[in-house]
Amino acid sequence: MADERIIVALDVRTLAEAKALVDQLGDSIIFYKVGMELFYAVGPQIITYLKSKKKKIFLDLKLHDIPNTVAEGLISLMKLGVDIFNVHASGGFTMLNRAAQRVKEEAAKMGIEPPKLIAITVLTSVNADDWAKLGMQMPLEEQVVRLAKMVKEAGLDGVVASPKEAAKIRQACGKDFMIVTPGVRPAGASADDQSRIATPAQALRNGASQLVIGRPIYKADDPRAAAKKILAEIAVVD
Ligand SMILES: O=C(O)c1cc(=O)[nH]c(=O)n1[C@@H]1O[C@H](COP(=O)(O)O)[C@@H](O)[C@H]1O
Repeated sequence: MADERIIVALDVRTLAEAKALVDQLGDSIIFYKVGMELFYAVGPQIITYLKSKKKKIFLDLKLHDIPNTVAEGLISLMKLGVDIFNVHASGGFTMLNRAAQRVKEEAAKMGIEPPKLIAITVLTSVNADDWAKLGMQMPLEEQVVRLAKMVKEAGLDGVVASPKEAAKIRQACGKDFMIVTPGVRPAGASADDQSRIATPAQALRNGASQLVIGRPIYKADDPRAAAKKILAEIAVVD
């Protein structure tokens, strides 16, 4: 059984490259994230393709708009048949709450399980300097936890945060709350544009439920070997 705690980011721009990566990774990976780069280029056909391969899908389009636009946008995306999708928590409680309610309502009408709706707290690329320039008074970690609690209260299933904040979120939001962490780097790997990072094993030990990993796998000389190494690293973590 493939380990569903690893979600591979399909951050490529063509269907051909996406298919090649999925083929290369084979049965070792079941969960894929489709983000802006790929979805804006190829559209829903990537979702149809992944479903034909029996893969699970996190559609990462990070919706951020007024409540009605986000809620109705999510309904359009839900009809594609995805497992997880996301919005920005900074859109506010009213937007989050309306989104969560509409998704559940529409899923009940469609007779399906609602996809998991999660919200980005503070992007994993944001560093101390970015944070100061945004004029934020509260320490970044405290703000992430505060947003996570608001997301839970609004009725969503979980958050996207960095592995650095996962332990405090887990403590504040309980064991069933999803904590999806990008910003994951195997020891010695380049951080690229990520700021708040941890290794795969550390992220899980901190309380992450799922890890999103892109470049350390798809940019590796041998993506399958890179994925297997990460899977072996986390196999010993409950
Ligand atoms: O929502 C996301 O998935 C996301 C949120 C966040 O705070 N940071 C973040 O890196 N991501 C996504 O996670 C992936 C990380 O990719 P790598 O840095 O290549 O492992 C990218 O596709 C990002 O768009």
